[in-house]
This record gives sequence, C-alpha cells and structure tokens, in this order.
Amino acid sequence: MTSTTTSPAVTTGTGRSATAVDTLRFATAGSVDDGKSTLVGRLLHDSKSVLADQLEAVERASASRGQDTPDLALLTDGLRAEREQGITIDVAYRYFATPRRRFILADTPGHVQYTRNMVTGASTAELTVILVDARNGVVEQTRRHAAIAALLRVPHVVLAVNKMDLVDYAEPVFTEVAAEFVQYATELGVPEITAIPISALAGDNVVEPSANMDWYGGPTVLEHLETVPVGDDAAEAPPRFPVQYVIRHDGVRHYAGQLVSGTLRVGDEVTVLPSGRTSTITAIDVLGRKETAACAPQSLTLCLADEIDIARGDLIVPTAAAPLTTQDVEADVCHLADRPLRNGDRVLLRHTTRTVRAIVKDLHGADELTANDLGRVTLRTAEPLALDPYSEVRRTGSFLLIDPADGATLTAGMAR
Ligand SMILES: Nc1nc2c(ncn2[C@@H]2O[C@H](COP(=O)(O)OP(=O)(O)OP(=O)(O)O)[C@@H](O)[C@H]2O)c(=O)[nH]1
Repeated sequence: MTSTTTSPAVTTGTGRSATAVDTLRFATAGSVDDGKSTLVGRLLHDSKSVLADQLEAVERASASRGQDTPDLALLTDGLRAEREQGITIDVAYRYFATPRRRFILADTPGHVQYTRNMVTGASTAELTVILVDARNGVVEQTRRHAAIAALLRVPHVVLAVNKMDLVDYAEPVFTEVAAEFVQYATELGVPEITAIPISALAGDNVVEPSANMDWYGGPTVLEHLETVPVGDDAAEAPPRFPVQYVIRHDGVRHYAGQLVSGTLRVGDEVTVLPSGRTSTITAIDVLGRKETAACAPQSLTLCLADEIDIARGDLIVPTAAAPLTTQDVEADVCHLADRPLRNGDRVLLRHTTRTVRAIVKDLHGADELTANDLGRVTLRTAEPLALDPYSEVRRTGSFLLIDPADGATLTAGMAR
C-alpha cells in the first residue's frame, strides 16, 4: 500500500476501474486544533497506507522534540508547509489505498481561509469528515462546515467527535454532541450523517474499534470510509460531455473530453450546446479501444454522423435529456478571494471547459461579498450557457468566477 501527494490539482477519469467503483473522494473539515492532521496521520498509519520513509521521518522528528510516540500530525503538517508557499487555494490531494478501496483525500488546513479551502476540497467529494473537539461540542465553525456540506450537496457527512480521551470516553458527551449536530445538519438538508466517537491521538475508532468505548456499536472511521456506497451518482445522472479538444484523424473529427456524468452509447441522438445542432454518435473510443458505450467519469473521444461546427467549450448531451441554455444565472456562491465581489462587476465565468464574459447583476441583499462569504448571486452572461441545476448534476451545475484582469479565481458558484 502506498501514499503519495500532489498539489494542487487532481484529474480523474482515465478509466472507470480506477475511479468510479473503487475510489472514494473525501475531504476533512474542522476548526483549528480539532485534530484533522492527527486523524489523517492516524488513518494512514494504522491502515499502513503510509510510506515507510515518511513514517521514519516522523519518528525522527518526534524524537528530536523529545516525544517517544510519533506525532502523527507531522505526517500531514510537513506536506502542508511545502504547499503553503504560493498556492492560492491550499488543497493537496493525497492518495492512499486499503485492500477494499482507494481513497483520494482533499486535505485542507483549518486555520485561515477555511471556507474557501473547504469549498475547493469538498466540491468533488462524496464524503466529508467534520471534526469537533468533544470538549467544545458543536461550535460556529462546525455549523459553517455543515452549511457548506449542505450547499455543495456532499452526499455523506461523518461527524467525528474527537478527543474522547479528554472526556473520559463518556457516552453522554458523544450523544449530546451528535444529537445537536444531526438536528442542525438535517435541517440544512444534509442527506446522510454518521457520527463516530474517536480519539485520533490514541487511535480509538479510527481504524480499530475502541476498547475504551464499548458502548459504541457503529463502524470505525475507516470501516465507514471503506463501505459507504459511492460512484454511482455520476454514472446515473444525465449524460454530459464537455468538449476539451477537437482532433482531426483520417479526415474524421473526434471530440475528446471527460464524460462528467451519465452514460453515452453509439447510436444516441445528441444535441450540441449552446448551438442546438443535433447528430448521432457513430463511434466511442476509450483509451484507444472502440467501445459501444462509455460512462462517467471516463475520458473518451467520440465521433458524430454529421459534420457540425464544434469547439472546445461546447457540451454534447442526449437530445432527450438536454439542459436549458440561459444567459441569466442564479446561483449559491462562496466567495474565495480577498478582493470583494460587487454589483456591476465584470467577470469571466468558467463552466466546464467553457469560459464566457458575465456581469454581476444582483447580490441579493449584500453590498459585496468578501473572502469566505456565502451568498446568492444573479449573473448575466454574454453568451448562452448550458447549465444544469447543481442539485441534479454537480459538474455541469457548478462554475467559477474569474477576475478578467489577472485570471485570479474569485468565487465558486452552484447554479440553482
Ligand atoms: N488528547 C487528544 N489530543 C488530540 C487528539 N487529536 C489531536 N490531538 C491534539 O490536538 C492538537 C491539534 O491536532 P492537529 O491534528 O494538529 O489539529 P488540526 O485540526 O489538524 O489543526 P490545524 O493543523 O491547525 O488545522 C495536537 O496537539 C494533537 O496532538 C485526540 O484525540 N486526543
């Protein structure tokens, strides 16, 4: 088993076997010092997913600080220090695997800019682990993390009530915190919540069940991560194929990209948006092999029966299940940048592989949005966009607003 890290971007979808069935994408969230780094370190360590040389380095560093047990937070904090230099959105993706499943963890630090980091990390996650300190219970940031998970429609939320060792592993402490969170998050619309009492430091209920909490009968964090159902959502949603490249080969045009949701088959009647031209799929090619069908999140090329003008940024969809195209966009947003977003601002809107000019029409009661603000925005785009409601297709329902002056990311949006 191995663990590696890259920063800041991750791509998926080169093969279904590698991503759709066996892989859980998840994120962590918590206030400063709730124990995120320790939990991630413990997960990697106890599931033996960490590289031996990394662990040795941690043991050396802990010893040099006079600690005799390894400080597992060092496993992630070391990586974090590296990536904090000059990366705007501070999310690193860590890959690890157990015999049952592969994991992609969007690892985000909890101190500054927590909202934008969580939004970035959780936006493609199927599960978010929200940590609380058992001594403090549900605090303002916990509620904010729950709100973001609800906004991003993360399908599964784990409430990890950490530091149970500091409250004598007392069941009533856990029960009270869990009940408060479940009520709050359920009202926000979080669909599934699993609360787990843990000690990340001592390893209780992280990988192995805890002897200190025999009153708890549920899964450990790793058991839950390994068994929570994943992967079907994207494949079952309506098919959406944003074109990345057009390749001419043997006089035939091939359209290359990642199928971000659904299944496409040879013979399907499709519409190209925003033009609205229609055609039929004549060939699908996945990793150099001819296929009769492909499903999200596979990367593929396809050919159409008719020569129509298609360019990067166009969206190919089944004619029977096409989204509406519009120039008026209403969205829930999270503002990410330090510079504010104001009414009348001219921005670029990046939606899948397409970028269009847009103007901020209405901030719905707010004068401006500043970093980490959640809000609602109405935009008018210069060209029509084929936008799904985020609740139906996450990938084609989300977009970013970009500052045209320097290309900086301003705001993450989820279409309503
Ligand atoms: N007693 C006890 N201490 C813990 C536990 N988990 C973490 N800690 C300690 O709490 C402190 C903060 O842990 P971190 O893992 O660095 O917290 P974090 O949430 O990653 O904090 P940031 O890195 O600032 O985001 C460290 O001193 C840990 O050793 C636990 O289960 N029990």
